[in-house]
Formats: sequence, structure tokens, C-alpha cells
Amino acid sequence: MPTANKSLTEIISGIEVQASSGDCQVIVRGMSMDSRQVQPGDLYACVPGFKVDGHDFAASAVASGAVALVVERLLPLEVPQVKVPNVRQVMGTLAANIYDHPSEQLELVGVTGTNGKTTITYLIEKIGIKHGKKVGLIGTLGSRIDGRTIPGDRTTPEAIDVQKLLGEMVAEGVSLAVMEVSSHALVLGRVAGCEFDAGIFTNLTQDHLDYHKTMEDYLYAKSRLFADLKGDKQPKISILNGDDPAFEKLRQASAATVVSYGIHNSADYRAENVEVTTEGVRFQVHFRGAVRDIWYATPGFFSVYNALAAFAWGVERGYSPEIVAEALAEISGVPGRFESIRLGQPFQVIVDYAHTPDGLENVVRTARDFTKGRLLTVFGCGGDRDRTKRPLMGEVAAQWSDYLLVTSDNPRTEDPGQIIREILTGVSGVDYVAIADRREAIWSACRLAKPRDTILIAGKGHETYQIFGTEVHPFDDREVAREALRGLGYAQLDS
Ligand SMILES: CC(=O)N[C@H]1[C@@H](OP(=O)(O)OP(=O)(O)OC[C@H]2O[C@@H](n3ccc(=O)[nH]c3=O)[C@H](O)[C@@H]2O)O[C@H](CO)[C@@H](O)[C@@H]1O[C@H](C)C(=O)N[C@@H](C)C(=O)N[C@H](CCC(=O)O)C(=O)O
Ligand SMILES: Nc1ncnc2c1ncn2[C@@H]1O[C@H](COP(=O)(O)OP(=O)(O)OP(=O)(O)O)[C@@H](O)[C@H]1O
Ligand SMILES: N[C@H](CCC[C@H](N)C(=O)O)C(=O)O
Ligand SMILES: [Mg+2]
Repeated sequence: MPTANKSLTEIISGIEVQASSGDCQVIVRGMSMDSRQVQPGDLYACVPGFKVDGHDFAASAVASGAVALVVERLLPLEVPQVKVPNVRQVMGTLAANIYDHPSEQLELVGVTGTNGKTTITYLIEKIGIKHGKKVGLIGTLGSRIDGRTIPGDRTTPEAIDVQKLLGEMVAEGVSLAVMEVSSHALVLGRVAGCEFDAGIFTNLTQDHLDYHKTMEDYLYAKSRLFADLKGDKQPKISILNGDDPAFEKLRQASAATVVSYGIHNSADYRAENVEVTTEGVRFQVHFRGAVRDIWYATPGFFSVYNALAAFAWGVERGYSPEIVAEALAEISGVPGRFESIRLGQPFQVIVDYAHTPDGLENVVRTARDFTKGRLLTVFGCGGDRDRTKRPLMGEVAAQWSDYLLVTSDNPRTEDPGQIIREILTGVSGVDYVAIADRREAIWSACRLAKPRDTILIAGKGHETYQIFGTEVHPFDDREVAREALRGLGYAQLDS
């Protein structure tokens, strides 16, 4: 972890401070929002949370060595304190001040949108590496600094962790960082203090309405990445999906030059002659008066968009189109995204992270296209998440599959049976079975599959756990599928 040596007065410069108490010349060495992780010398940020109030843990933070507090109400504690209107919204700026504004010392790319963020960050990482750069990545699968993995819990970490990670990247000589920026992150100030050089928009379809309430609010949250593309580090760009209905609003919101990509509409980077095969996508990209052939080894029409977005970013940043295309051709797939499990069985088993109606529709249609036999789809919906997407996911799965095995996907504090019933209200015109135990559902699918069938196991992708209540149990769709296939006598080494 980077350590700092700054006075509280220096750290709060540029922040609206309503009141303060104690000696603001106190030296701060780091920052934390969690009393359980406070290190001696830290500034502790008291965040009124969704579950508990961080102010209630300030005394414990001080006992662990916190030397100052950021608060929304002054506390009867003998440490210097600064009072601000909203702690969550200023944490990123404070942390950026503490860790020397790391995002200003490297090139930072933010990727937002409902689906495709993780995939595009992987493509950009690969393009950067191919051009000889040290690259940093932050996202759903954790962070990576020059190839070293650091586990993470969420798509976009909390503001302080984002600044710490970027600080570590700078210390290790990273010159390009790419980061997934979730809508939660944009609303909850997790990327405050980040100066982005480019923003990439993938698409906007239904998800997270439990949090954002309406699609307009969800879009507004996403638009903030592009509206904030200001600053004078270098010319900034917004790379937007021209085929998405949200394009026009995002174009208007963007503070930076807009570059569009797409298939259907005239776009700065436009794919033509698209061929979708069982192995991947092939197309020609027309851009700036030039044409280039692209091969990207992930099937599905949506893969064209992901490859186009990454290509457009690379070329706009001045990288050689030829080497960008080579990088895309070399990438062998993102864990848990259309990942094939092969133990010599005469049917396909695919594990994919689709967990929204649009994501699921895309993968079931892709699997449908190359399945000669039946398509058996195993899926569920997360608990304590947008409930309204459940029947919609049931509907799209039913429309394109031959048989559904509706099961559990991180029920969290909800009743798994009730989640399944809500999914089933959208299911019609297809045979299905409800099996709450996901392991049993995967085994059943493997037992039912005949030669030339496809089993699609959707929703958890790379996840290595299943959450019941607040307990996290080990569970990996890929491992369970292998276990079931071995149980059925298929023993070939996975290829
Ligand atoms: C809605 C949301 O984002 N909630 C996050 C938020 O929770 P919270 O505000 O309720 O925190 P809290 O538990 O009430 O605690 C309040 C404060 O007291 C502190 N505390 C608490 C206990 C203690 O002993 N000491 C202490 O200091 C906590 O560290 C915190 O600062 O802050 C917590 C601490 O960082 C997060 O774990 C929690 O994420 C939850 C787990 C979550 O599920 N978030 C999801 C919805 C999310 O953010 N998803 C997005 C999008 C996903 C995508 O589309 O890819 C993501 O970016 O991952
Ligand atoms: N461009 C796309 N359009 C629609 N669906 C996509 C696209 N790219 C990927 N998908 C589907 O969405 C799933 C999730 O993809 P990915 O992990 O790249 O998205 P994400 O935006 O990072 O998701 P999350 O919000 O959970 O971080 C994939 O497994 C695939 O099924
Ligand atoms: N980033 C998404 C991931 C959902 C993955 C799915 N397996 C689930 O748990 O609902 C979320 O937190 O809503
Ligand atoms: Mg992601």
C-alpha cells in the first residue's frame, strides 16, 4: 500500500468544509472507511451506510490509530475532525490528495454500460500490453497490475481503494490503466478524484432497477462518466455505441470529443461483412477512410461491438491499427464469458456470466444459432437485486431454448423458491423444471443432454461462490459441470 505524509490541511484543499475541530496540521499517512482496516496514522471517513453508520465506529477507528476523522456531524472524540456535507462524495478527492493524484500520472480509461465492460477492459489491457506498455486493470474479476492479480469484491471498488490501486500502479510503472465503472460507482462517488482520458459506453438495457428505480436515472448515472471528461491532461474522448438508443443523450452529455462505433448506423468505426461462427466473429471495420479485417475468438453478435469499441479506442489513441487487430486476434477469451467445458462429451457445455435480460438473450440466441440438437438452459436470478428482470429473463430463455432448468443464483437474503416462482411467471411455451439446488440442476442437465445438444449455464460465469443469506459458499459452475461430466464417465482432460 502506498503511504503518505501530508497534513490534514493539505488533504482537504478543494473540499467544501462546513466546520472543523482540533489541529488540522496533524500528519496523515493513509485513509480508510472501515474501522476494521484502519492503520495507525489513517484518516477515517465516517460513512452513513445503507446498513450501518460509520460514525458509530469512529471511536474504534481512533483506538486502532486513526489520527483524524471526516464526518457529517462532529463527534465527541479527541481527534481533529472535518465536517463535510457528504462524506461518500468527497472520499475519492481526499484519497486522491493523499496519494498524489495517481490518475493524473497515467492514462486512464473508464468503461461503462450494462453488459460488456469486463470483456472490453480485457481487450484494452491486451492492446496496451501488445504495444509494450505496463497495464493496470480494475473490474469485476478483481484488479491486475502488470499481470499480478489482486482479488476484489465488486465491479468498481470503493473510492479510497480505487485511489490506492491507482497509486500502486503508478509506483509500479504502469502507464495505462483501464477500469470498469459501474452505475453504482458513478452515483456513490467511487470514481471521484479520477481523471479519465477516455470513456467507453457499451450499451444500456435493463438491470439494477432496485437501485436506480428508472431507466432514466440509470442512464443519467452512466452519462456522468462522459459529462466529467474534463481536464487538460490530454485531449479526451468518449467512445459511444452508435447503435444504442442511449447514444444521442450520451453524445449531448459528453464534455469530450465523441467517437462512435456500430453496425447499423453510420459510425466513425463501422463493422461490415459480419460473420458469426461457433469459434468467434469476423468482420471488416471501416474507419477514417481505411478498412481492416478483424477476428475475435468469442462467438455472438455482441462480440462485434466489444471488439469494435476496443479497436476504436486503440486507433484513436494513436496505436497501429494492424497491431490492435493482432491483439484482438490473439486474445483467447475472458474467464466465464462463453467459456466451453470440454471433457470429450458429445454435447457442448458453455458457462456464461449473462445475468440481465439482454445479456441472456444474446447468449441463448448465439448458442441457439450453432446448436444442431436441443438447447438446455440452466439459470436463475440473484436475490436482493432488481426483481423486475426475473420474468424478463424467464421469457427470453424460454423463447430461444428447448428446455429450461430454472435454479438459484446467489439467493442472498431472499427465498430461492420465491425467486424461481417470479422467473417462471415469464416462462411459457417451453418445457422446464425448477431445481433450486444449482449443483443438482447442472447434473440433471448433463444427464439429459444427448449428442449435438448444448447446455448453457448462465448467470455466474467466473464466480466461485454461491451466496445464501449472508454466507458465501464455494461454488463454481465450471467445476460442477466438470464434476458432473466426470460422473457420467467423460474423462478427457479439459482442453
Ligand atoms: C449499495 C452499495 O453499494 N453498498 C455498499 C456500501 O454499503 P453500505 O453503505 O451499506 O455500508 P455499511 O455496511 O452500511 O457500512 C457503512 C460504513 O461503516 C463502515 N463500518 C462498518 C462496520 C464496522 O465495523 N466498521 C466500519 O467502519 C463501513 O466500512 C462503511 O464505510 O459500502 C459497503 C462497504 O464498501 C459495500 O460493501 C456495499 O456494497 C454492497 C456489498 C453491494 O452489493 N454493492 C453492489 C450493489 C454494487 O456496488 N454493485 C456494483 C455494480 C455491479 C455491476 O453492474 O457490475 C459494483 O460496482 O460492484
Ligand atoms: N456488448 C455486449 N452486449 C450484450 N451482452 C453482452 C455484451 N458483452 C457481453 N455480453 C453478455 O453479458 C455477459 C457479461 O459480460 P461482461 O462481464 O463483459 O459485462 P459487464 O458489463 O462487465 O457485467 P457486470 O455489470 O456484471 O460487471 C457476458 O457473459 C455475455 O453474456
Ligand atoms: N454485478 C452484478 C452481478 C450479478 C451476478 C449474478 N450472479 C447475481 O448474483 O445476481 C450484480 O451485483 O448485480
Ligand atoms: Mg464486469
